[in-house]
Amino acid sequence: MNTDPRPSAAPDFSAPVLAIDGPSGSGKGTISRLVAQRLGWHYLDSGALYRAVGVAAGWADLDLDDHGALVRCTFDTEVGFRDDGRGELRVLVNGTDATDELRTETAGAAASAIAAIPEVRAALKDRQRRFRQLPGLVADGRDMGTVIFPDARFKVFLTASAEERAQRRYKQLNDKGVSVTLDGLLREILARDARDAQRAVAPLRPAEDAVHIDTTGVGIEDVVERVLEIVNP
Ligand SMILES: Nc1ncnc2c1ncn2[C@@H]1O[C@H](COP(=O)(O)OP(=O)(O)OP(=O)(O)O)[C@@H](O)[C@H]1O
Ligand SMILES: Nc1ccn([C@H]2C[C@H](O)[C@@H](COP(=O)(O)O)O2)c(=O)n1
Repeated sequence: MNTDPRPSAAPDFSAPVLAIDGPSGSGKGTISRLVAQRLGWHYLDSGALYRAVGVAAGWADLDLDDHGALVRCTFDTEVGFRDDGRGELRVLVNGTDATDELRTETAGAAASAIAAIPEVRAALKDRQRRFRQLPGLVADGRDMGTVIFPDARFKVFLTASAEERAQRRYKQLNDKGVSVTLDGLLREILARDARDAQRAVAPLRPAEDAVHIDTTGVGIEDVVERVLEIVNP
């Protein structure tokens, strides 16, 4: 998987973009990584950038209400992506591998809160756009098709029922030995959906020209095939 394409380079506007947006647990990350591997394209996990700022803010003991400090933290936080060789993405925050900490629900909730600050979103815009390099980019997030890559050649909006998304997360965390309740996860997912969809700047919503795929009850490989069919009909 191509993860960090010359992060300081300017975007290559000739590179095609596949934007995959959707709510938490809809499978964006899983499907995007597999599709990027199959196409040999670069991959941007935009949520990891917001999560990295959240984690760095936690390390610095910043208050989530102190917007000025969070904006400074966004500019100061270096995020690196590495393929672990088995198709999984490792994320380095200021040089430290923070992948496991990034995937916690606490980091997700912090990211969601920080992502509502317009100056934080503005600070991360160019960083995301620089991932656009040949031969192409698969970008997953909430506003890939609407704000970051509005001219993306392909746009997909993935959904699944909140109950199924909670079940998926429950299984994922249980497999890692993390103790959680299904009810608690469902509540967290609904709260995050509401915050991401109701914020004033770049809210979670499908682009008008996005293809909607409801993945409830659809297996991963079938979703991958449906997405690949959009890119190579
Ligand atoms: N179609 C599917 N069927 C069953 N399980 C799936 C499907 N898609 C993804 N999953 C599983 O659901 C879990 C969550 O998927 P993933 O992390 O890709 O979602 P996400 O939309 O990127 O979530 P987040 O926005 O919180 O990062 C993973 O364990 C993944 O293997
Ligand atoms: N393009 C994006 C990506 C992510 N966010 C925010 C909102 C999410 O709740 C949080 C974590 O993202 P995830 O890793 O779960 O995809 O980050 C956003 O606002 N815009």
